Amino acid sequence: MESTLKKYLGFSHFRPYQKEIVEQILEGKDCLVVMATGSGKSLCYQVPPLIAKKTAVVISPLISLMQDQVMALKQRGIRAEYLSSAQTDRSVHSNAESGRYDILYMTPEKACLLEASFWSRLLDSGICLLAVDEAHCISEWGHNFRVEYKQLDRLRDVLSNVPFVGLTATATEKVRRDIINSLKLQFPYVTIGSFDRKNLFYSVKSFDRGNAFLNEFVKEISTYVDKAGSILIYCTTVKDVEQIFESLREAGIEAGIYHGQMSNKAREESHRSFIRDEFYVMVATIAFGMGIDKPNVRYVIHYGCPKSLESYYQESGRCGRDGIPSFCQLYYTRSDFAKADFYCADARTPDQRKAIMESFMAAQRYCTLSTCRRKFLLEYFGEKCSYDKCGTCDNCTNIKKESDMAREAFLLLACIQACGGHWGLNLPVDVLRGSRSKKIIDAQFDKLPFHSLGKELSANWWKALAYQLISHDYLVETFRDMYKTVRVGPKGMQFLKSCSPDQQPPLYLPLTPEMMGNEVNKDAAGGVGLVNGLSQLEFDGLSQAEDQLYKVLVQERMKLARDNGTAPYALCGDLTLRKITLTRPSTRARLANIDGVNQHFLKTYGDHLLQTIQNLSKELNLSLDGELNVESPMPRTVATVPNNKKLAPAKFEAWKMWQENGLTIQQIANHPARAAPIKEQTVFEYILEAGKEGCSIDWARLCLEIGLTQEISKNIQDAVLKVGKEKLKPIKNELPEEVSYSQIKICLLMQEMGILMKVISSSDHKVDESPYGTTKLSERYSRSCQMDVTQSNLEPMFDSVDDLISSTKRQKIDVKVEQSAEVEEATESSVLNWLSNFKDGVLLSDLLEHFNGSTEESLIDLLNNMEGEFLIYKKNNHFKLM
Ligand SMILES: Nc1ncnc2c1ncn2[C@@H]1O[C@H](COP(=O)(O)OP(=O)(O)OP(=O)(O)O)[C@@H](O)[C@H]1O
Repeated sequence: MESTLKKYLGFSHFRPYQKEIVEQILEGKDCLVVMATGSGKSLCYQVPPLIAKKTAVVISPLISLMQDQVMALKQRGIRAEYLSSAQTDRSVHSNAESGRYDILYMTPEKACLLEASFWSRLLDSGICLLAVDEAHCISEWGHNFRVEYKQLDRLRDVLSNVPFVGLTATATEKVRRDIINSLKLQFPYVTIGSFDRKNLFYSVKSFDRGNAFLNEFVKEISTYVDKAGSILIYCTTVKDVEQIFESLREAGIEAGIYHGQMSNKAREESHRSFIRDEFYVMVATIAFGMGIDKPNVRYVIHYGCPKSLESYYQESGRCGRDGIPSFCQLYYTRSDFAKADFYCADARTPDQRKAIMESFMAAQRYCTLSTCRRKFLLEYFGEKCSYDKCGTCDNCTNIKKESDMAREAFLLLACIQACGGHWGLNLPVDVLRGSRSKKIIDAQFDKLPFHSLGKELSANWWKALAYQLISHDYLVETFRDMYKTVRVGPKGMQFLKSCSPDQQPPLYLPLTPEMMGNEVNKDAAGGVGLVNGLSQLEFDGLSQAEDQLYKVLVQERMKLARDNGTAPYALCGDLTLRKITLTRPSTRARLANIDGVNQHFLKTYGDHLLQTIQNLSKELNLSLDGELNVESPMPRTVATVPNNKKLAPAKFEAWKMWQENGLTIQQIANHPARAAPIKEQTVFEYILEAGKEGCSIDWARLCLEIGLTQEISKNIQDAVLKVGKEKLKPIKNELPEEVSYSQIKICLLMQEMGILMKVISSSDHKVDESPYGTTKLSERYSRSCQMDVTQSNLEPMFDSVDDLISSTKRQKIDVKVEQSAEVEEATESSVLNWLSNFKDGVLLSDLLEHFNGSTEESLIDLLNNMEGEFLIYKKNNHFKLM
C-alpha cells in the first residue's frame, strides 16, 4: 500500500485512518468515513482501485469538482474520467463500462440514470467500490440536502457485492445514521476522525460595510497578495461580491469573481483561472466552494456571518489543505443575524426550518464568542476537548480586557427570568432600557422593578452582554415555535441565587468591541486585522537565496502546468516545492525521495526540473543535495508568538533572541544588555519552555548547539524504555557520563511533541577523507560528544551519524569478507529479491554487508537508479521495495 501511495500520489506516509480504511475497502467492507475537511478522505477511495486493479466509482455533487479531481489524478498517472451532462467525449461511456478507468466520477443524477446494462458490464469488467463523496447531502438533517442523493439507494441492489463508502466532513449523529440507512450500508466500518484542523488560525471581528472599512480591507489584501498562496473571500450577497471585486480592481489587484447570477460559462472560467493561479484572490458567494481542493489557499475570509456553522467549517476548510499554517478570518455585523427568515425560505418542513435555524444560531454564537473558537467548533461537532485554550485563535492569543459585570449581568438575567424566559432578546433589553411599547405595557412589564434601570446603556451593549452570558452558559438560547428565545440556564440561576438587588458576587467577563464603544474597538482591532493575522502564521525560514530559488520554481511549475493545460498544484504542492528548494536534489533518485513527488511527475518533469535546480543553485551559490534536518510530518501549530500570558517576559525574550535573531545560547547568556550574565543552562531551559508553549523552534539548530546527535538520541530513548521518563536522574545513570541533562531534556521534549529526529548533517560539514580508519572516526565522534554542549560553534566532525555508523559496520563487513568465501554481487534483481525479505526495509550498511561482492560506489549507483525507476524507495534511511 505504501509503495502504491508513493508511486501514484507521491506521499511517503498515510495520514491517520487512511490505511485502515483502504484495508477495509479492499476486504469488501462498507465504510462510513467522517473526517475533517482537507484531512485526505479522497485518498481512501483513490488507493483501492490502484491496488485491486478494478474501477472505483465515485459519486460527487459538482461537475467542476469532478473535473478538478480528474485533472489532478491524470497528472499522477491515474486513469480517471467523469460521466455527466458536461462530458463531451462520447468514448468515455464505453471506456468506462469496459473498466478502462481506475477512477470514474459521476453525478448522483447520472448514476441513477445509467441503464442496468452499463452497471452489469462494469461489474463484469471489475468494480472495487462505490464511494459517495459529500455524503451528508443525502440527509435532510445535513446542511446541504440534495434530493438526487436520496435515490442512490437504488444502486445498492444493482451492486450488491460492491463495498459502498460514504464520506463527509460534517455529520452529526443524526446525519450519520441517515447516511448509513439511506445508502443501506451493511455493518459498516465507521471512522470518525478529529475535526481539528491544527494548521488553521481562527479569528473573528465585528465590522461595518462602510467605505472606510472596505478601503482598509483592500489595502491589507494588497500587502499580502504578493506572498505565495491564494486568498478566498466569501460574501453572503452578490452585492458584496461585486463591491469588493470592484474595489480590488480599482486598487490594481487582479481577482476573480464567482456567484450564482453569472452565466455557467463565466463561472467555469473564473473557477478554472483561480485553480490555475492566474490570479490569487477569489471573491465569491458560497456557490463557490464545496470540494474546492486548491491546496495553497492561505486565507479564507468571510465577509459576513455564514448561514450555518457547518457551512462555515466547510468553507473555512478550503484553507491550508496542504498542511501549511493558514488563516481563517470572519467579519460580521449584528444586522447579519437578522437573515434567519431568508435562510429558512427554502425549508419545506418545520423540522428543516428548525435545523436551519439551529445551525444559523450556532454560527452567530461563534461570531460573538469570547472563549476559545477551536474548542467551540470541535464541541459543536461532538468532539471532546480537554483544553480551554487552543493558543491558535484570536480569543486565545489576544490579551482581552475583562471587567466585573456582576450588576449588569444580574439585571439582565433577573429581567429575562421575570419576563418568563420565553422571549427573544429584544424584549427584556427593551424593558431594561425603559421602553413603553404596547407589548410591554400589555404584559405589564413596565411594572417590573428592573424597568428603565439600564437605560444609560445602548441596546447593542445589552445584546453584547447577553451573548457573553450565552457563551459562558449563564443564558441558554433555544429555537422554539419558529422563534429564538433566551432563558436563564442552571449556571445563571445559581448566580441569581447568590445575588441581592444591592450586592452581587463579582462576575468578570471579557469586554467585546461593542461594549467598549467604537473608538476603543478600532484601537483594539488594529485595522481590519488581516495583516495582524499574518504575524500569526509560521513560514519556515528560507534564506534569501533559497527564497529566490523557490520563486523561480513556482514560476517554472506554472509554465509547465500551462504547457500541459493543468493547474500548478496538480503537478506538485507548495510544500513539496519548498522541500525541493531546501534540499536541491541533483539526481532523479534524490528527487523521487521527496514527499509529494510521484512517478508520473518524475518521469514527465523530473529532468527539466533537475536541470533548473542545478543551474539556479550554481547562480545563487547554493550547494546541492542537502538534507531536511528535522522532520515534522505536519506543521503542529500556527502560532510563532507564544501565549504571552503563560510565558514570562524573560523567557519570551530569550526565545526571541535565539529563534528570531539567531543568537547562540552563549551569546544570549552573556548579552551586553544584561546587568550580569545568566547561566547558559537557564537560557536553554527558557527556550525549551517556549517550545512547550507552542513557539516555533529550529530543532535542528538547537540539537546541533546542544550536541544531540541521532546516536545519543537513540541511546536516550533506549534508557527511557528501560527506566521510564518520570525522573531524569535514572535516565542519566543509564547513559555514558558525557551525555548531558540538556540532551536528555531536549530529546524527551521532541519525543513528546512528535518531532522526529533525522540525520543531523550539513553539506558544509564534510568528512575529512584522511586515512584514519573507523577507530579514529569513532574517537572523533566521542570527542565531539564530550565537547561543551553550550559551545556556540559546535560542528559535527562527520557528515552524518549514519555515515559514521555505516563506516563502522563497513569495517566489520570487510573483516567478514576475508573470512567468508560467499561473495554476492548486487544486481537489480538480486537486490529486489533480497529486499523482498524485509518488510521494514534495510539500511545502506545492511546492503553493503550482504552484497559484499560490490563496491560501495557501484551499490549506491545501482540503488539510485532503482529509486529513480520507482522500484525501491527510501524512508527514514531504510531502503524498501516499492
Ligand atoms: N497521506 C497524505 N500525505 C500528504 N498529503 C495528503 C495525504 N492524503 C491527502 N493529502 C493531501 O491533502 C489534501 C486534502 O485531501 P482531500 O482532498 O482528500 O481532503 P478531503 O478530506 O476530501 O477534504 P474535503 O472534505 O474538504 O473535500 C490534498 O491536497 C491531498 O493531496
